[in-house]
Amino acid sequence: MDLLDEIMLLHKGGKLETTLKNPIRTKEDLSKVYTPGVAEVCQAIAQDQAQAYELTTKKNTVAVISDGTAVLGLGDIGPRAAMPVMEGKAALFKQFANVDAVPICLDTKGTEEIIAIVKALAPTFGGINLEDISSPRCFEIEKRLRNELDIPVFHDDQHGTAIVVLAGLLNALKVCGKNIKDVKIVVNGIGAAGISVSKMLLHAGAVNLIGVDREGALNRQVPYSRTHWSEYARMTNPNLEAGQLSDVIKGADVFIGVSAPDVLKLDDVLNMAKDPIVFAMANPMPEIDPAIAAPHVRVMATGRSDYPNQINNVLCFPGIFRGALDCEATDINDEMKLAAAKAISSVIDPADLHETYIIPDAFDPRVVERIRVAVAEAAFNSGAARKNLLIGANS
Ligand SMILES: NC(=O)C1=CN([C@@H]2O[C@H](COP(=O)(O)OP(=O)(O)OC[C@H]3O[C@@H](n4cnc5c(N)ncnc54)[C@H](O)[C@@H]3O)[C@@H](O)[C@H]2O)C=CC1
Ligand SMILES: CC(=O)C(=O)O
Ligand SMILES: [Mg+2]
Repeated sequence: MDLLDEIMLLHKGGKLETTLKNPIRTKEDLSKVYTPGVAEVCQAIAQDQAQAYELTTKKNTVAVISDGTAVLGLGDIGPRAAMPVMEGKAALFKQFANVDAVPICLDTKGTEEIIAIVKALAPTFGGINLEDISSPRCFEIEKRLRNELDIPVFHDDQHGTAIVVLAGLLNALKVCGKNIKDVKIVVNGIGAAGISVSKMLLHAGAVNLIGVDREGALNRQVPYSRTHWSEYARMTNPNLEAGQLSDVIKGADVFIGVSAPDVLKLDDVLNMAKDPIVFAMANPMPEIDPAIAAPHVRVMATGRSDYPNQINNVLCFPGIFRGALDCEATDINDEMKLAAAKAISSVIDPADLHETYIIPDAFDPRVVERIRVAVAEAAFNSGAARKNLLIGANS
């Protein structure tokens, strides 16, 4: 069987199923889990809504919601075609963090309709993981849902990606003996991931950061019809560099690609500063083939599992939701995101840091546990936790 056949077979009938915690074998069992017994449980929740966390799957369940408009780097392939990715995210939630996740693909691209649907679904869930919703609609959708719901709403492509990039970059810079304040960083693809990654790096001390999209480097002297680009240009490119990727990449210490396949050329890499760092993160095909770039860079990373240094939000979303669910968080705020980034980079002992080991493996069990504890603590300290995980008491 070749690899493609194997992959198709793994997806036959989907990747998930529902299992029962307790078997239903007798009439007596039936009368307890279903009517009439269940009515008592419903009444308890009706009288005290917080009991939903104790008596339903809400406590441990996240919705993975997409409209299929920015699926990996495949673009707007629609809700049915997006489903294998959302099932995959749900499988990873369960595998790595024992979070039960329900994949939901919506047949609408309407911002207001998506907001209304997610709000209506929210009572079932302890958190909402938005996935592969294209920019700029994803910004408004997430902002409104965060404001209007009392459970965490997290757009994975924005924040999960940014958290893992920051974790990986801090370690890669250590390997190269460089400081985030001094380096020139080029981010290619100023969409959901690119904007969030840039904001997080600026927050962590980056200064000379330049964003590039299809039309070239974003520059505050250019009027953009897309307001998110105008806002972005105001925060970045302090030296007002202009031109295409091949122009602004000159002398850059760091390239971060969250855009499209094969847009970074070997000549671009050769024009970067000494000891360059390249994170080519477009999925499934990166901005440059690692086989081409790796011999010429100090640190090479991709979003894929089949190369060293996998910079992928899979390192973040299971742990961040594990922590958020365990403390019954109302939000995933900036403090929790920064705590998650630091927790990921801390998994690697500085003595073990190496060009091909700047980020822990997704299978490293320390990743989820460190994120969980750090995030729950940050949630408690910033007022976003209903429970203090460390002492198990209500806040
Ligand atoms: N490794 C990881 O963990 C993650 C990787 N990604 C990858 O990043 C890419 C973008 O994802 P999103 O930000 O969610 O999508 P998005 O649709 O919100 O943004 C993509 C941006 O890239 C720009 N772009 C497309 N082709 C370009 C080119 N040739 N040159 C410069 N810019 C170009 C688009 O104009 C858009 O602004 C995808 O390939 C996705 O797989 C996204 C999230 C996580
Ligand atoms: C990894 C991921 O979420 C993406 O490529 O969209
Ligand atoms: Mg995604």
